[in-house]
Amino acid sequence: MYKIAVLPGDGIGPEVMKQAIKVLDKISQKHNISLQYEFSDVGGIAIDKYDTPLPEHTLKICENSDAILFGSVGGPKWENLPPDKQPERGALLPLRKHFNLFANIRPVKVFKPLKDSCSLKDNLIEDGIDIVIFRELTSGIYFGQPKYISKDKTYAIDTMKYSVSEIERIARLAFEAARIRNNRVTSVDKANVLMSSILWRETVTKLHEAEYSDVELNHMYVDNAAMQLVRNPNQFDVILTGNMFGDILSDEAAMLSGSLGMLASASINESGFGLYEPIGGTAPDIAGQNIANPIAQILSAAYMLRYSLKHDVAATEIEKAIEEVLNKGYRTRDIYTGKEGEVLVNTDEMGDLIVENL
Ligand SMILES: NC(=O)C1=CN([C@@H]2O[C@H](COP(=O)(O)OP(=O)(O)OC[C@H]3O[C@@H](n4cnc5c(N)ncnc54)[C@H](O)[C@@H]3O)[C@@H](O)[C@H]2O)C=CC1
Ligand SMILES: CC(C)CC(=O)C(=O)O
Ligand SMILES: [Mg+2]
Repeated sequence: MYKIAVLPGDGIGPEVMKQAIKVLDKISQKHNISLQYEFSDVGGIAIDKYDTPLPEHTLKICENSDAILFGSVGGPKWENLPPDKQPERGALLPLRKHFNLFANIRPVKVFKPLKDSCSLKDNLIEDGIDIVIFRELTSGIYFGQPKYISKDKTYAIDTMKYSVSEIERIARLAFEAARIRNNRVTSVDKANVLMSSILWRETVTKLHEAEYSDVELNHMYVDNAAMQLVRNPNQFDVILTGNMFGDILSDEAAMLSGSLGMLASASINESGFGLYEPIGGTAPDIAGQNIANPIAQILSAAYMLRYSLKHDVAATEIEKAIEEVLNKGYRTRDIYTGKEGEVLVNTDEMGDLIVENL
C-alpha cells in the first residue's frame, strides 16, 4: 500500500486535483495498486486556517508518505503578507528544501492532436517535440543568502550561489537521461556575466569530460536559449539549467505544447522520493470557474506512478488516455481553437473523459 500526501493548495489547485484523484482511483483499481490518500492544506488556504502556509501536520503527512501530489499555491489574497508567510516562499520552497528535491524534471511533449494549439507554426512541429528540462531546484538565486530588502527599502539583495556538488548532481541526472534519449545535453547559463554561471559551465564541462564524453554537450546563454526554443525547439534533447533559468524556460516551453495547463513535473531527491506538480501556478484569473485544464495535474499523477511508485504501465495508460481524448477533439478553453471537430469541455468533463478512456 502506498501513502500519497495530496496537497491541492489554492486557486485552480483543488479543481484540477479532483480530476487527478478520479484518474488515480480508476487506474489503481484497474491495476490493483493500493493507494491511501492523505489530504492536507498548504499555501494560502493553510494561512487562512492555521496562520501558516506549511502547517506542522502537513509536513508530517508528507514525511510519512511515499510521494507528494501537489497542486499549486499562492494568489493575490496573500501576496502582501511578509515574505516568509507567503505561500510560495513559506510553503513550496521550504517543502522542496526540506525533502532535498534538487532535481526538477519537466518533460515538454506535444500531443499530436494539439498541433493547432501550439504557439508554433505547423511545419516546426511536424516531427513532434520531445524535450526534457532538468532544472536545479533547491539552490541558486531562489535560495542563496543574503536575501533581503534593506530596512529603508532603498535597495534589495538576492544571491545566486551554486556549489560544485550542487551542479554535479543535477548535471549527472541530465547526462544519464540523455544517454537513454537522443544523447544530447544543452547546458544553459549566463557565463558571460554571472560568476555562478562560470562555475556552472566549468563544472558541467569537467564532468562531461570525465564521465560522459559519449554524450554530445553544448553550452548556451539563457537569452539565446529563450529565443532558440521558439525558433527551433527540435535542436534540444535534454536542457540542463539552474533554478531561475529553468523556471522561466519551462513556462516558455509550455507554449510549445499548447498551454501551461499541459505540462507537469517531477521533483525528486537522491533516494527517489518525489513531489509531483503542474509547472504552472494557481491561475487566479480562471480559478473557481471549472474551466482550467486538468491535464498537467493528471500527468503529474502519472509521473508519480512512474517515478516514485514504479508503475510505468499504469502511467503510460494515463498518457494514452489523455492522447485519446485529445484525438477525439475534446478541449478545455486554453487549448480550444474553434476548428471543426473540436468540442469545448470544462475541467470536470475533461477529467471524466480521461477516466472513461482508461
Ligand atoms: N508551483 C506553484 O505553486 C506555483 C505558484 N505560482 C503562483 O500562482 C499565482 C499566479 O501566478 P501567475 O504568474 O498568474 O501564473 P499561473 O501559472 O498561475 O498562470 C499563468 C497563466 O496561465 C494560465 N494557466 C495556468 N495553469 C492553467 C491551467 N491548468 N489551465 C488553463 N490555464 C492555465 C492562467 O490562467 C494564466 O493566464 C501566483 O501567486 C504565483 O506565485 C506560480 C507558479 C508556480
Ligand atoms: C514559487 C515559484 C518558484 C514556483 C514556480 O514558478 C515554479 O517552480 O515553476
Ligand atoms: Mg514557474
